[in-house]
Amino acid sequence: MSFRVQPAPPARPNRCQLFGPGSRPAIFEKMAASEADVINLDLEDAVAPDDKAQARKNIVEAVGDVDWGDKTLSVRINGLDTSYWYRDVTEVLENCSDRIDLLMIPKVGNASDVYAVDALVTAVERAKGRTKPIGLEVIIETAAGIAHVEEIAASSPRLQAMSLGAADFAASMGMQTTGIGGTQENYYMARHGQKYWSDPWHWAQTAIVAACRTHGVLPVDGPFGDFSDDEGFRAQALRSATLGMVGKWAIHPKQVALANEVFTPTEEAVAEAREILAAMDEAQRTGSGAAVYKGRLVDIASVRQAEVIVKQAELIAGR
Ligand SMILES: CC(=O)SCCNC(=O)CCNC(=O)[C@H](O)C(C)(C)COP(=O)(O)OP(=O)(O)OC[C@H]1O[C@@H](n2cnc3c(N)ncnc32)[C@H](O)[C@@H]1OP(=O)(O)O
Ligand SMILES: O=CC(=O)O
Ligand SMILES: [Mg+2]
Repeated sequence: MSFRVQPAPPARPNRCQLFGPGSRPAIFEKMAASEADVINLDLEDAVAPDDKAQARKNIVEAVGDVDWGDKTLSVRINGLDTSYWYRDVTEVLENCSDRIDLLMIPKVGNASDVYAVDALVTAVERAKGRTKPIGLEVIIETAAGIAHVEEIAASSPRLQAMSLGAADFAASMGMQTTGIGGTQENYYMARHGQKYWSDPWHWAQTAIVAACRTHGVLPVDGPFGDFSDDEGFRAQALRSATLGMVGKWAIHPKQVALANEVFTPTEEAVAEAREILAAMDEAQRTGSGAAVYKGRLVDIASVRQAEVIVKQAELIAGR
């Protein structure tokens, strides 16, 4: 094991990130009233080019005027390959209240992309005397982004979270699909006349989780486009949670409860984790490094596993 201690990610719940276009202010209050931990007001792909300027104004107003409660409030800017992004940063940060928490950078390709936004954010903060530091979150949704995922995770002390953006990721990788996340009809193994579907997002998710966990960043699963498919959403979210992701986007309000359910450890899981901790306390008291719990081995690594679940539950309970 490295002598470096794995840094803890930001201690805040991030089970669901609810998105809404900045050009649709009529839904802002509904977003604020939702059960999502994080709200993402969008200036990027959900906003048509002619609406970008008005969307910035809507967002500046709403950041200050809407009661966002204890939610983390994030604004998704446009990508660095556009002419919009610098004005997204300057107009929003020069004019909005301190209630904003994060800027989300889409289509990040390398650490320098984050550096560029960090530099601009830092300049605006100094010029305007903003005392609350703005955090950053990024979307890995290009071939370059996944190729450079670790340097991106290490890129800035402002970086809090990293999401997989399945739609743009599929496009950038040249994947033959128009589905946003979830099972892909043609991604299967065949054996004895049966099809066994596999998960084309798995490798990118694990790369993101490893990079995030190495550098103290929250790994998040992105959008699931078919919002009429609850079962598909739940299956995707369960896989993400099992791999170590902390939450998932909602692109429709009906997905919020599904994400919250999956990324909140169940009472049974928390009770079992506490029992394992108690069993190991007892084992260590009697000088043993291992014990038997419900017929299976538990040891000091089991303590670390159980602590993941207990800490998640405590974080959510303390929200
Ligand atoms: C690939 C990516 O980049 S994903 C991220 C960017 N995409 C987005 O931000 C899209 C976010 N989602 C949306 O814009 C919308 O949910 C849409 C367009 C998908 C569907 O919108 P609608 O046709 O209005 O959906 P629907 O009629 O089912 O809405 C039901 C209710 O939820 C409200 N609602 C819809 N979307 C949202 C939302 N994102 N947040 C909060 N409330 C919402 C509607 O206003 C409606 O409220 P009402 O019952 O009081 O009338
Ligand atoms: O921005 C998100 C995506 O899936 O693309
Ligand atoms: Mg995208």
